Formats: sequence, C-alpha cells, structure tokens
Amino acid sequence: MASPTRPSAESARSSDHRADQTLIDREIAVEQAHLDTVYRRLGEKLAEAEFLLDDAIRKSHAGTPGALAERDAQAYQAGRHLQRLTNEFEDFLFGRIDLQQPDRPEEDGFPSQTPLDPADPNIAETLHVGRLGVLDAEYGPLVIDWRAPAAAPFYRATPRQPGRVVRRRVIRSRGRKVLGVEDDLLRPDLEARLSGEPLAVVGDGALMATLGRARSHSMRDIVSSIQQEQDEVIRAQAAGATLVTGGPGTGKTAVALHRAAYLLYHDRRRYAGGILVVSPTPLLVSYTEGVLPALGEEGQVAIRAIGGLLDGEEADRYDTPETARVKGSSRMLPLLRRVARAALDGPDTPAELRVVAQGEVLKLDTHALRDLRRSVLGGNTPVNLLRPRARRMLLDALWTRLLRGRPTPVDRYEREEQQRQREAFDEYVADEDVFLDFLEAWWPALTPRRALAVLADQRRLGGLARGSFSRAELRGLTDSWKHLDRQGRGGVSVADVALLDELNTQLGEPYRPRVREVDPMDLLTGLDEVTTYGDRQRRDQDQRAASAAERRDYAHVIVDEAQDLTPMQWRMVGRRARNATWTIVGDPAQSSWIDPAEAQAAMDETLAGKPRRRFTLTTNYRNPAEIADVASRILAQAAPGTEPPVAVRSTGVEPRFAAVADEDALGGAARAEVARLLAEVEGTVGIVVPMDRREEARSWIAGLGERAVALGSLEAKGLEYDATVVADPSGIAGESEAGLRVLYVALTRATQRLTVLSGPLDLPDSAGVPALLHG
Ligand SMILES: Nc1ncnc2c1ncn2[C@@H]1O[C@H](COP(=O)(O)OP(=O)(O)OP(=O)(O)O)[C@@H](O)[C@H]1O
Repeated sequence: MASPTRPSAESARSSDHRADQTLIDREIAVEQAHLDTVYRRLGEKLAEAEFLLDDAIRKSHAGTPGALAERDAQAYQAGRHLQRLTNEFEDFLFGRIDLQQPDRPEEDGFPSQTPLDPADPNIAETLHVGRLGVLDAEYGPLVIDWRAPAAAPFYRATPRQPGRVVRRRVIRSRGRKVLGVEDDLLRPDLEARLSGEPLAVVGDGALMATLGRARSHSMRDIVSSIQQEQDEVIRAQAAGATLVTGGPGTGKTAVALHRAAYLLYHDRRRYAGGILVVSPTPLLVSYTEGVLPALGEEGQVAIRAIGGLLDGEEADRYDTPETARVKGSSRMLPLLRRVARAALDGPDTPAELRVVAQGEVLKLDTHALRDLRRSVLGGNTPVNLLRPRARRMLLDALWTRLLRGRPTPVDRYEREEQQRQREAFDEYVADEDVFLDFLEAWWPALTPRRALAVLADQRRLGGLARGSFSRAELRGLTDSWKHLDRQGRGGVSVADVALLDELNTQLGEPYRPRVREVDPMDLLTGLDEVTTYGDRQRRDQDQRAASAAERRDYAHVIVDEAQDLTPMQWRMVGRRARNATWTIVGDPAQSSWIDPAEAQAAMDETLAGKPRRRFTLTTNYRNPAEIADVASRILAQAAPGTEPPVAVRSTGVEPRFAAVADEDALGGAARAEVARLLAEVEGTVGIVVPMDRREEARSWIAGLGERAVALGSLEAKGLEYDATVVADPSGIAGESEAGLRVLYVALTRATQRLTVLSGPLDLPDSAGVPALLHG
C-alpha cells in the first residue's frame, strides 16, 4: 500500500519495531476491544431499528389513515436500516490510521495532510476505517466510512508523502473476531508515541497477504488495500469523463467498481439516478457482481454485459472475426438506416387497397401506394411513429378517389357539409376490417429483429448495401443471420445487439393506441393507502426491477475493457449516457477489436465536448513477475513500445511449457495439466483456447469439478484464475488480426501458475516453448 510499485518493499519499517508474538497478541487485543465497542454500538442501533419496526406494527392497530401512513413510513425506514446494518455486519472494520496533530483547514475537499510540526512524535488522533460509518452515543466517530474524505489518508499516505499519517494498520477480522493486524510505518524517522507508549508496528503489510490468497469465481473487494494511484482514480472528480489505462492486473475493474460505490457515497442524490457498468462478457458480469453489495451498494448500480445492454437480449454468440469487424464498424449505419425503412416491405405486403364506401369501390394500386409510402417516409421520423400519419394519408387518398367526378363545393354551406361527410367517411372506413387489416400488413409495427431479418436475404442486403461492402463481407453477414426466421427469432451475436439497438432507435416504439391506465375510481377510494409494509417493500422491489430493466439514461456510465468497444457499441452505450458522467477503463494492448483507431474515433464522438481527465495505473497486482515476464514477450509483438506494468510480487515458480507431438493428443494433455494444477493450487484453474475450440475444451475437462473452467479466448477478458493453461497459443494468435493482443490477455490471467500447452502447429522447441514466445 505504501507505493505504487513495490509497496511492501518500500514500506519503511525499522527492525527495532519488529514485533514478537506477545506484541502481536497485544495489538490484536487492542483492536478487538475497539471492535467489541463497535459491535456493542451496532447492537444498540439494531435494537433501535427493531423497536421502530415493532412500534410501527403496533400502530397498525390504531386504524386511522394518518396513523396507518405514519406506521407505514416508520416501518419502511426501520426495515431499510435494519437490513443495512445486518448486511454489513460482517468484516466491516478493516483499517486504522494514527495521525500527528491536525493542522490547517481542508484543502481540495480533503482534510489537510501537512502536520503543523512534522517532528512532533505524539499521536494526536486515531481513526478506524470501515465499510460503513458508525458513531458512538455522543456522535463521535467509532468507524469512518472508507469513502469519507477523512479516510482518504488511509489510502493516500506513502513513506515519501506521509502527511499526518504515522502508522497505517490493516485489521483482518472474521465476524466479531479480530484475526490479525498488518502495519505500515510511514514515519520511521520518528520515535512515535501513543498515549506516552512507543508506537507498536507489527506484520508484513497487508497487500501481499491479500494478493497471495486463492481465487474463487467471484471477485473480492479491495477496500482494505486500495493503493495510492488507484485511490486517486476512485476519488477523482465526477464531471466529464475519467479515462483510465493500465496493463493487465493493474486493478482497473476493481477500481471502476469502487469508484461506483464512492460516487454513490459522495453524491447519492445524483447517482441514485443510476450507474451503469458495461462489461465485455456475462462471465465477467457474474464474476464482479458481488463486489458492490460487499461495499454496501446495491440497486443503484446495474452491471450489464455489452451483449445484454438492450432489454430482452442476452447474446451468447460470437461472429467470425471478419464479420464481427463489419458489424462493429460505423459503415453499418447507413445500411441500418435504410433497412429500418425498407423493412416495411415483405412478401406479405399487400399490392392494393380496396374498400367500399358510400356504395362506391375505392382502390389504391401499387403505384399509388408506393408514392404514398414515399411521401409518408420523407424526413427522419422513426418508422413506427409514422403509422398514424400513414393511416391519415391513406384515408386522404381514398377520400380523393371518392370525390373524383363530384362537383367542388361552391359555398360555405357546401364546404361544411362536405367536411361532415368526410368525418363520417373517416370514421366508417377506419373501422372497417379490410382497412385495419390492410394497415397492419402495409405498415406493420416493426421490431428491430424483424428489420435485422430482412438483411438475411442476400438479394435485399445487396440492394440496401449499395456497394459499400465487399462480396465476402456481404456473404459473411447473410451467413451469420440465415438461421433467423422472418420475425428475426433465433440466436443473435454480441455484435448484433448493437445493431438491434441502433434499429430500435431508427424504428421507434411501435404505435399503440392510448389505453386508460388508471381507474379514476381507485383514486377516489384511497384504497391504495392501506398497504402493508410487506406490500410496500414488494412494490418497491418490483419498481426497482422494472426501472433497472427499462432505464435508458444513466447518471454515470462505467465502461470496463473499453478498448474492445466497437464504433456501433459506443453508439449503443452513448445512447444510455446522454446526461451522464463517465469512467472509462481499458488497455489498448489487450484490444480484440481489429481497428483501434476507428474505435477511438467513435469514443471521441461519444464523449464529444466533455472534459477529460486521464490516469495510468502502473502496477500489476495479479500476475507474479515470472508470468508477467512471459506475457511481456507477446506484448512486445502485439503492441510494440508498450511498457508492461510492474508485477508487485513473485512466486519463484516459472511458467511451465509443454508440447504434444500429435494434435490429437492435445485434449488428453490439457486434461492432465488441468488436473495437475487443481492439485497444486487451492482455488480456480482456467484453460483458455481459441474461440472455435471452446466446446472441445469443455469436453476435455468434463468431470474435473467446479474449480476448473474452459474458456474461449474472448471469454477470458477480465477474469483471473489461480492457475491458467493456455492451449494452442498460435491458434489464439491466428484467430484474427488482433490475435496477438488476445493471446496477451490469455497469458495474463493467472495469479500463481501458468502452463503454455503447444501442439505441432505452434512449432515448439525442445523445451516445449512455442515459436511465438521465443522473443
Ligand atoms: N489494491 C489492491 N489490493 C488488493 N488486490 C488488488 C488491488 N488492486 C488490484 N487487486 C487485485 O488484482 C487483480 C486484478 O485486478 P483487476 O481485475 O481489477 O485488474 P484489471 O486491470 O481490470 O485487469 P485486466 O486488464 O487484465 O482485466 C484482482 O484480483 C484484484 O482484486
């Protein structure tokens, strides 16, 4: 924690402060006493909340509407409070700082960091930091919320710039029991004293202990060990856009999630408007989902995979790299605009309209209908919103047919009479089944999927594409959609979802006649006042679920793995962020998008005019140095000139290289290697293969248990495992023009062990090292 590069090494600690076991026990006892006080206080708060709840329930017998409303409100508040306290009861006190005497007023919103007298050895103030603030009965702070300005020095102080912090302590506890403490002494030059006694310093620093822990299938929060450079991102101003780059394992995802929690703490009112976290895959969504609840934040933050951003879609297919490239490109835009209008035409489109009115047969033929449609479609109004206009123009055209050969009205009386006839005509015709059926078929309510399905027809796609795609590109597109039925039903790819979202905008919500939603009688009886607390909570939950599903405009948008967003995806995300501030984290060297320059331009367009602040994270907390070294050989080829982040720890275990002479032996060797690693590490083992081998790889590891996972290269984004097997590395590198960058991602997933498993096509040397890694 002490410095961005090698925290524990740089954490100055003096050998005369090394603690023996008695000292450790004594310090644990000190923290245990504080934790006991905190739990006593929490117990009181819980009792208070329970009392309020009981009281509210008692009042429910009072019967008057006023008492009922009061009961309801009280029970609601008490229930929420109770829930919050019990949720966060576990392990919420994790840090402590001992500070020199305070000094000047606040600077930049943070308490002053400069002591009046830097040589004063006395500890003047001790603060405990936790997931939630707790005050004692006199409103003194027992625990400070980690997001409060007063907690910032816990994360910011370094031996070089200690400010007022003399000692920083990380407290490990389970339930109500303190298990250990780890200290960093930031002022070894002082003979610091606390209440007249020398200040004790114990442990080896918390960060290393945390990093060495086994990984599960859920990401853990890093609240007790956030590093200085990370804290600066988390607490950066919200306005405009915060852009964060950094290599693999530098904590970009972790920082982005903690930033969401920080923003909610800092300005809950504003961010209760919703924070959207856009993640590259559903796997990463489920991996990260638990972090925010652990930080005490739920409900306000929606984590969605880029393939599930449009409500109702949950894409799980991947296109071939060539087709994904076409679908992601902004070249799709004009095509989609055209198809949104052309989709009105299909095999069921009626060729003529024929109605009988006032004893006459009125007809509109193909030509008339085509002209009519063209004039309705003039302008940019979304097609579905034009249906009322189409209806009106059809009636106009029929009326004109009816008037043919009739004398023109000459005076006001005749004109008024004709107007009356017209109204009667409209009412009659518009209600006729023939007319209604015609309208339904001629101007159908279009869904994005139905429009997309039009493009599956090679002939129509060719016509609409107007020469802006090559033959091979067009073939790739139609192939990818050929399984869709006419309504567009069938699996769609991750890239398709951005196209569907674009079409959704182009088409607009289908026209629906207005329905009366609220029965005025309900408003009069006031019956909805008499709801129980349970009803209210259920209704709240339903509303929250509905608003999470329907929300289109967020207060803050966080994009994880931003380097992979295609131009069409930037547009999709941008539509949900019209009034939002942004945090964008990514690493260009890990980009699987073939044309990063085009994606960059799309991002610039999305952020147009927003002020930007940039941060770079430089320390790799995931990979041991031995693994990072191997990965950097690929980095040099994938993104020449890019500095790899500095690995913060080493395990002393070199990555293993293994090769099979026969391609058919790869599966067996992979299985054996995964099994070996499962025995070697406590947590998870991931095997990463080229995308088109992922099903095969799943069968290789079948039956090895839940700790083992098989992933296609693109699915490995953002994830990490105790041990990783990267099989068929040249297969991964050869998948697309971005293949080397994808291989770099695969090689940087492991926290402890890495095996690179090669087949004959990888051209391994006698030590099993594939040709690609000979750099
Ligand atoms: N300050 C920290 N304290 C403890 N663990 C940390 C810290 N920062 C990062 N980590 C851990 O390092 C690992 C990598 O973090 P994270 O996944 O956020 O990195 P990333 O930059 O998003 O990586 P990638 O670009 O490969 O997706 C995680 O296990 C995370 O918990």
